[in-house]
Amino acid sequence: MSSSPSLRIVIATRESRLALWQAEHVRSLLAKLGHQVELLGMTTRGDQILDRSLSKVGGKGLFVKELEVALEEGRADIAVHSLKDVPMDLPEGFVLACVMEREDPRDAFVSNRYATLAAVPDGGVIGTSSLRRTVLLRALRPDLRIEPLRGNLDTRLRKLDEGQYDGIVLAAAGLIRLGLAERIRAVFDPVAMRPAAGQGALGIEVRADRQDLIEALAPLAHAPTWQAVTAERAVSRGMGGSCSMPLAAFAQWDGTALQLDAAWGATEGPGPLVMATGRATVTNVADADALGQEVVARLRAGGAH
Ligand SMILES: NCc1[nH]cc(CCC(=O)O)c1CC(=O)O
Repeated sequence: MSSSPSLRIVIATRESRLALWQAEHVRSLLAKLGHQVELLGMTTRGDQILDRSLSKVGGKGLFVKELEVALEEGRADIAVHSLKDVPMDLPEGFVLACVMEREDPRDAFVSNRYATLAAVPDGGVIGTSSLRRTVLLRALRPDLRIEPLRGNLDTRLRKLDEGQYDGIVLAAAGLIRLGLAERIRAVFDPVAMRPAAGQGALGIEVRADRQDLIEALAPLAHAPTWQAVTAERAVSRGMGGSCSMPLAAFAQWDGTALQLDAAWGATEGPGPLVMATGRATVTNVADADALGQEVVARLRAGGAH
């Protein structure tokens, strides 16, 4: 049981099935700690324009802005985010109170026709709208056609089932959380198909002046995940990462050592794909951040900009 007093906590959440699952997950953990928790569902700009490529309409911040306004105005107390969708620098007055234990961080191959990406024949059609996935898939299989695929998880699966694609690539974490793990035909090796920074992890955002909430959320934090995603996010920050830059960063533990594998691709057209790796003993978030910066230097030395 928590040593902090019992609080009444309102969680601001997007209303996609995945966002609601994540908010409900946090609600149930906080309820077990003795808090009284409610959800406040909201539609964000990002949700309203899900049919267009996010990289063309303003990027990650679109999913978090409305939630921050609700925190600012006191209509809600905390916001639960897929860390992957959270900008590197939060607006003045907001902090990440905690990062929770991560779900499977890998990308998944989903198909009604083939068991793996390798089994898709020459000229096959793969759906994804992520620039990172597009660039990495092209490197793995230059013969395939990569076609746009937008929408929330259910929409993307429906488009696959309508037969327009031989396979699609999604985050394993989202499928697992929604009870759709059986749709996964194969998970990618995360060093070949490097995930996005923060993929699979949840972060909880609060107003910086809410020390009461920061203390209440401390038991939900998972230090190994927090350090790993700090290294990954240092790569995004160092490269000035946005949705319009194909960028991957994936950190995994090997005992007390953290290995960080990153990839950068040119935004405009077929360009070079730069890969870089670093490894260091990490015991705190400052060590993790330093590892991320070292990998940024290696990406730049390899031609990333
Ligand atoms: N970009 C949308 C998004 N944000 C978080 C997830 C999945 C869950 C996660 O990574 O935590 C997804 C779907 C996907 O990339 O397939």
